[in-house]
Amino acid sequence: MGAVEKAAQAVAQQPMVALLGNPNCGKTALFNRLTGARQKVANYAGVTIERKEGQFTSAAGNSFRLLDLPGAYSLSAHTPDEMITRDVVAGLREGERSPDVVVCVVDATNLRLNLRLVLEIKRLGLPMVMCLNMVDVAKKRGIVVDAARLSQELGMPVVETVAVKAGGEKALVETLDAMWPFYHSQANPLSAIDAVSVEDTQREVRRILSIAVKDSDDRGNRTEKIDHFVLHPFMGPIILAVLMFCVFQAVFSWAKAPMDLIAAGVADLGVLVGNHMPEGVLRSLLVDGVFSGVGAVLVFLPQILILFFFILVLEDCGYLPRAAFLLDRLMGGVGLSGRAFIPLLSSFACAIPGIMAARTIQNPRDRIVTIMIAPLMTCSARLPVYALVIAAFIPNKEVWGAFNLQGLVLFCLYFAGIISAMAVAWVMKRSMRAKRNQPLMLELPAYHWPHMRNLAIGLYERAKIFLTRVGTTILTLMVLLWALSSFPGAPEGATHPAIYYSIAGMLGRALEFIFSPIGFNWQICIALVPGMAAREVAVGALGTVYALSQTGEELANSLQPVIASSWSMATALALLAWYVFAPQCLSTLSVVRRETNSMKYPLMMAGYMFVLAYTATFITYRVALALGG
Ligand SMILES: Nc1nc2c(ncn2[C@@H]2O[C@H](COP(=O)(O)OP(=O)(O)OP(=O)(O)O)[C@@H](O)[C@H]2O)c(=O)[nH]1
Ligand SMILES: [Mg+2]
Repeated sequence: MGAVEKAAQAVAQQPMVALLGNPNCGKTALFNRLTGARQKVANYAGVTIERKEGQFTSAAGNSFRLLDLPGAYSLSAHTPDEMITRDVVAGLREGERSPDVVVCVVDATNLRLNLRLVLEIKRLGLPMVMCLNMVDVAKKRGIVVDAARLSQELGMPVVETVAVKAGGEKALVETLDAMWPFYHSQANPLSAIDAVSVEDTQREVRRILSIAVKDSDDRGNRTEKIDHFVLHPFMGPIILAVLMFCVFQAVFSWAKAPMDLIAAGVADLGVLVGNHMPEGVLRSLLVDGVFSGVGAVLVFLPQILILFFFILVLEDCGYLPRAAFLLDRLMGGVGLSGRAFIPLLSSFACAIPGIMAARTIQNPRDRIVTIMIAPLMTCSARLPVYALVIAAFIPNKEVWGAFNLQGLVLFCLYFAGIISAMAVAWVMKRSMRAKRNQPLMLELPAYHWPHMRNLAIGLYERAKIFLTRVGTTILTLMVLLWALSSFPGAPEGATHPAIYYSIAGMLGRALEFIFSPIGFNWQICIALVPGMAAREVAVGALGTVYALSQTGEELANSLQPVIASSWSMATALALLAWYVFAPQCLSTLSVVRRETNSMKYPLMMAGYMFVLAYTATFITYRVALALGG
């Protein structure tokens, strides 16, 4: 047996601990604390949608496998993510036994709701520990839980934890050590759970609460006070709009300095390399391909991080489900369920997690519609394209005294995406002749200050994803594009720059045929092709294409002035309109295929988005031309 196989076998023999509980009770926070993982933690229900596995070793030297699962209100699952949880604990997953011990995590401030699941899981007959998580919050609110009494009544160890504090997991680990070694027992069949009626379970919950919990609860007094404003029918939407607006303003005004710094750094490096290398193919590859191309994308890191800083803060403090609540009427009007809000919001990062998060939607039609419109939400890969064109064409000036015009245009582009998504949803729902939606049932979590650690993890992950993309996909594509744009060289007596005669140039000129009616020149057409693998590559590609199109030494390392002087305003606006819809992200289409298990939906998606993009761009271009752009 090889060393790798031996290690794998050793892991397989470790006892398996599963974290189970209602949504938003802190399972993932606990998982991260125990295993050192960096899974997403946020203050709303339905963050975790997949089974995640990790490992940890206790102070006593015992090793465990740890499972993080999607939150569930009950084991009679209603949504695809709850089904994962149910199947894992009941040992119904192929090739996987039921866990050796179930750690049932409960939110100590909300035992009334949480205990029901504990009692349900108990009937599975597996060894169990109950984790009273968030005891820090409970204590502050004057909720006194008698853990010893609870343990007596439930017939299982009960420990207190604070998943967001270092050392807050200690009691749990000690208890698991005390239970060592584990002997595997098979879970009772799920029918054992249904044998007891919901009413009986509720009665038992009330009985236990009356014995073990003293609740001088001014429950969420602060939360109620804040919600008085935030959920106010008139003030609420205004607060939401102002918040969103400020975010986009900040994306432009705060990012300027760090962006200039990165741009200058990349430019200096390019010049340095250029000056120290002999004229030739390798120099062109580095200067025109790598520095102009990759550098053009890299400068957008600060803007992406600023945008996500705000999203993460809103996520962690508990505002997001409120926004879903405020928008439920609007979304209901077009036939979307309020549940679609979180998946759609995730799509601002990237449509892929958004499409996967649609698993939390119960109604299959609602789920499909949500998946189909998710790519219309502006993903972060589009931000570089928007930012580049805006910076080159929209003057950086104040309007109406306070607003920055560039931020305003960016806000409008995001808004255009949202509005068209709503329109498409409306059309799709009509054509499906679906019934009216069920009302939104959403738990509104208590507000709390964002945890620095969650923010740091979130930003770190974002930066890592972006930099990895720059270093792998984007770099590879840039080198490939550089090669296609450099060979074959210019013929004798050429009147255009060499790229015009290259393979990429020929391709661009062929595509120009389709795209010139909507204002795209052949350089833009070249950039659209690698943009299908990763949208932001379009920016890098323009960087390389224009670097190779330049003649002489004025070779600008910064793309922005070049496009500002060579495109018309109409072309710039047309490109922005194109990217609002941009049907061109292959990985999104392949995820849609996987999630819907059919080719029909990805094909439909590509088709409707292309038509929409072409039409919108055509109109934008023609109108802009007519107005003298
Ligand atoms: N104050 C306090 N906050 C906590 C504690 N545990 C978790 N949180 C916060 O509670 C929120 C929810 O945490 P998650 O770990 O995402 O919850 P989850 O159970 O994984 O949620 P789902 O994946 O949606 O089922 C986050 O904002 C955490 O920072 C705790 O012990 N004390
Ligand atoms: Mg989770």
